[in-house]
Amino acid sequence: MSVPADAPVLTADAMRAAEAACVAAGTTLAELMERAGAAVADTAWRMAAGAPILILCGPGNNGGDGYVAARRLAERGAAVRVAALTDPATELARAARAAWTGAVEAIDAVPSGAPLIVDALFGVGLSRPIADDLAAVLRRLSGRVLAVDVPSGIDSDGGADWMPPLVADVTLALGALKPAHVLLPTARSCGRVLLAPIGISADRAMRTLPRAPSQVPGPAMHKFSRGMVLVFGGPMRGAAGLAAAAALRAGAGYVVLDGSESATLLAIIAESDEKFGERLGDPRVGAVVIGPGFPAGEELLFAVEAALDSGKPLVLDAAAIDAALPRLSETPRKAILTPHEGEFARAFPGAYGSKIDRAKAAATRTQAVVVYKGADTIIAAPDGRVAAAWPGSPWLATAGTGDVLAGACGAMLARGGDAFDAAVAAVGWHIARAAHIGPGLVADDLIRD
Ligand SMILES: NC(=O)C1=CN([C@@H]2O[C@H](COP(=O)(O)OP(=O)(O)OC[C@H]3O[C@@H](n4cnc5c(N)ncnc54)[C@H](OP(=O)(O)O)[C@@H]3O)[C@@H](O)[C@H]2O)[C@H](O)CC1
Ligand SMILES: [K+]
Repeated sequence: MSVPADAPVLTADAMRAAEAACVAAGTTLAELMERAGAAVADTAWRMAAGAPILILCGPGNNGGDGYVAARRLAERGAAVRVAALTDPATELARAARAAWTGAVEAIDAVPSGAPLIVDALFGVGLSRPIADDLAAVLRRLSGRVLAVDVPSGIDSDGGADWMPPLVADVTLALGALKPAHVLLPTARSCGRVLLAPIGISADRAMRTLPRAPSQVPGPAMHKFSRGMVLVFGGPMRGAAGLAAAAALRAGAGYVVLDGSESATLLAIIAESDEKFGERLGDPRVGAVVIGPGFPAGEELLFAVEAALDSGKPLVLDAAAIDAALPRLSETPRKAILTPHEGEFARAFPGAYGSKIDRAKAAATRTQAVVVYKGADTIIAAPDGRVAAAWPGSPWLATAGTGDVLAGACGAMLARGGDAFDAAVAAVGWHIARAAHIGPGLVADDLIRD
């Protein structure tokens, strides 16, 4: 399972708006469908490698893409069969089907599948789960599957958890990725997601993570200008120690761990917490990390209140998120919240819609960047920017990796610059490091060289 880096992600409505803008700029819908069909044909040609291809066409323009692909594949000499659910319901699809000169079989008469099945049944226009009888027919088919735009049967906006009867080996996203490609549970059914640019402009869209940038310090950098991070450690020393070490490993030049007598790395300055308030006033501190290893209680509330009063850029994790919530949006500040599923549900009860919708709502409410963690981590900024981190790294599903991410967010935030960019860089660093370590990863490995 994979998605292209730094690719646009559009909802169905945004897709239609982008399509309309493209048409207004002079490209016809027929041309868009021809480009889409050509991209499907090219991908199918490569996947089939000369073996027979079965194309399943639905009633809408997703089906239209399928008819265009069938015609182009036949023109190249591929062995193509087409099966349709019903007659085309759109003018574009009717024209595409009319241009296909081969036979069109009834889908429920298709016996067993083909080496390559092109799923052009439904795309972003699916309005309800696929009917059981059709689902049963599809489940009987065997062969590798290329899904056109999305695997048929899923809600492309990622709001409903309808699952597709045909799990795709490859999904060819047309014009932009869709939320369902980067959100669970549907992302697991998309296989390798490829993007077919068809002339749709998606500049203001949500995006998938960019490739992790290299962090080579500039020649004039010194330990403080690389960023000084203050980690306020709670009673659970290990978690705060992981966060402090991660801040160093992720590029901070100077890390102070308050509230601990010792630290995981000698380069970390371990201090007792008597002077936490004083250290918050140190102008060199570029970011404060609170939450790792810090259960709810008076001491945490005191630390969070002091940190909020200081106006310093903040990374808040776990119970520190709840402690800060009442005051977060009162004054604009750079802040990154890093809740996992349970912490998000506790902090933002009643949030609804897709994970992207909920992350955006939380960012708006708190006026902070929200890193809504999971295998399908979503990063949302108060100004509407969104980054999707799917598929992340499966090795991160282990204790302590959240503490490491909080520390990495501190490092990126302490460098100065935009809080959303800092969170994106931290999540990218975290995933790249985990992918490099791989099987057997424990959180301590993420902070070892
Ligand atoms: N956006 C672009 O730039 C381009 C998109 N292309 C392709 O077009 C599809 C979207 O096409 P659209 O016609 O809007 O929708 P679909 O093809 O997904 O299908 C909608 C039709 O299916 C019917 N429907 C919906 N749900 C079901 C269901 N569960 N069972 C049966 N039928 C269903 C629906 O009718 P209803 O009125 O019953 O809802 C429609 O008839 C996009 O995904 C791309 O593949 C262009 O080709 C290229 C540019
Ligand atoms: K499809």
